[in-house]
Amino acid sequence: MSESLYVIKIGGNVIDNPDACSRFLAVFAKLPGMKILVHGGGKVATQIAARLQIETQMVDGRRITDKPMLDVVTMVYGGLVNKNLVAALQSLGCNAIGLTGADGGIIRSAKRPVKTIDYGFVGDIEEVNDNQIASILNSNLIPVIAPLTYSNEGSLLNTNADTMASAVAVAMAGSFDVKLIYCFEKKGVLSDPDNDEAVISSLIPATYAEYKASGVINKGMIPKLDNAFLALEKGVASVIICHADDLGEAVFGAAGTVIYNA
Ligand SMILES: Nc1ncnc2c1ncn2[C@@H]1O[C@H](COP(=O)(O)OP(=O)(O)O)[C@@H](O)[C@H]1O
Ligand SMILES: CC(=O)N[C@@H](CCC(=O)OP(=O)(O)O)C(=O)O
Repeated sequence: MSESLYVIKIGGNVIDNPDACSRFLAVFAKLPGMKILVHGGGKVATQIAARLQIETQMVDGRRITDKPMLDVVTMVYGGLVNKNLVAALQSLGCNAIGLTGADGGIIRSAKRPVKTIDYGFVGDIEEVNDNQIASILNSNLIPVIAPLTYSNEGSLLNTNADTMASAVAVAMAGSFDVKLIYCFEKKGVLSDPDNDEAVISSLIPATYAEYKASGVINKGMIPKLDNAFLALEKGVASVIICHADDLGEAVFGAAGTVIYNA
């Protein structure tokens, strides 16, 4: 049997809340075995951009990334957020190494072609260097990956963090038993958006389609679930969506929403 590997994604609302982020990192640091942290930070990028008088525009949950915004997300994701997470993990005895997709050539993408919308410097992932990531893991380092990729043309590109986590999980599934866990600020996928306790314990594609059609599942949850189902289809062993505070229980399937393919 292959070795187990956790790929854990932490979203921007948790990163923006220092107490919630510290609680999450304390549990992450204690998880036994091999693990990778993929982080977002969209909320922080929007706040810093506003301070620089750069307006944020989102379409279908994706940030329109012109050159000034690319500079902001490079500084925020690759610098501020990534390095603070690494420093916090070091203080918890966790030998983390902060990486963008460009570092070690781990995640290459192509600039999204302009169709009806020009997303600017946004990258669609083309290749994940699973051998390079495995060699980092085998050096007893814990990769902390920022949502930035690189292109053959030598540019950094902004890439959605949920998609990064799914792509990394899929690439690693060739040689590891990968458990993908999306941690955010709600207790899981909810059947009633106004009731934070209404957690759907397990979700299959048919039920997802119904909830989506009725509008119960909307906004950022749609790309997150699309990425979750895609990961399962492509060989990831399990996918869970849970509250960042519940990571410790979620690894045992005792919290959050478990995603199934059928
Ligand atoms: N049915 C649902 N259950 C839970 N969250 C939902 C649901 N439908 C929409 N959402 C929204 O999806 C958001 C999570 O997506 P997103 O903002 O992309 O997360 P992240 O912070 O992980 O990047 C939640 O904050 C919530 O507002
Ligand atoms: C292209 C694109 O939209 N990239 C995202 C990357 C950050 C992210 O995904 O952060 P969260 O997980 O906190 O939402 C963005 O800039 O918002």
